Amino acid sequence: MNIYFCGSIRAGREDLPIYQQIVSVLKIYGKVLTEHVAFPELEILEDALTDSDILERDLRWLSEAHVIVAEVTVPSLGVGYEIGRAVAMNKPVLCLFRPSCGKRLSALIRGSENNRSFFVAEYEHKEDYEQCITRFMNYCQQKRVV
Ligand SMILES: O=c1[nH]c(=O)n([C@H]2C[C@H](O)[C@@H](COP(=O)(O)O)O2)cc1CO
Repeated sequence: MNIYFCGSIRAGREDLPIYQQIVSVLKIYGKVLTEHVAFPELEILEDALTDSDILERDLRWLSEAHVIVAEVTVPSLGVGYEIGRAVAMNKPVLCLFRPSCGKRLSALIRGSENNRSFFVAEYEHKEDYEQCITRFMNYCQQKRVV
């Protein structure tokens, strides 16, 4: 299974340790195409690419992905864009949100929930998102998305 993970980069890296943990959980289920999102030294790697190279590469990976998992607590234009493109490609999306951050999740993300192809899960602890990811992956396998 190809998994596209989204997390904030230019919008702020404060959740990087959580992205690292989520990616290690996702790797149990398949290949994470965007593992770089959880690399601490990411900016150095991506500096070798132009912004249009990054967009072209990421859209290629998005089209190769079977499922999308996005950590949406840090509001990021890039993550929102990726989610919108994934929906337009009819890919299943799981958004993970930490309510204790004190902000409200965008209505455009929360409002997309349909319990069929777009899921929003709230979490506080690692066990919470582990469970959500397991449920999402099992669901996608049952629906033969992958
Ligand atoms: O260098 C990059 N590499 C890259 O893959 N992205 C993609 C993956 C992330 O899920 C998302 C982050 O967007 P933003 O940088 O606007 O927070 O965009 C974004 C950037 C920088 O915008």
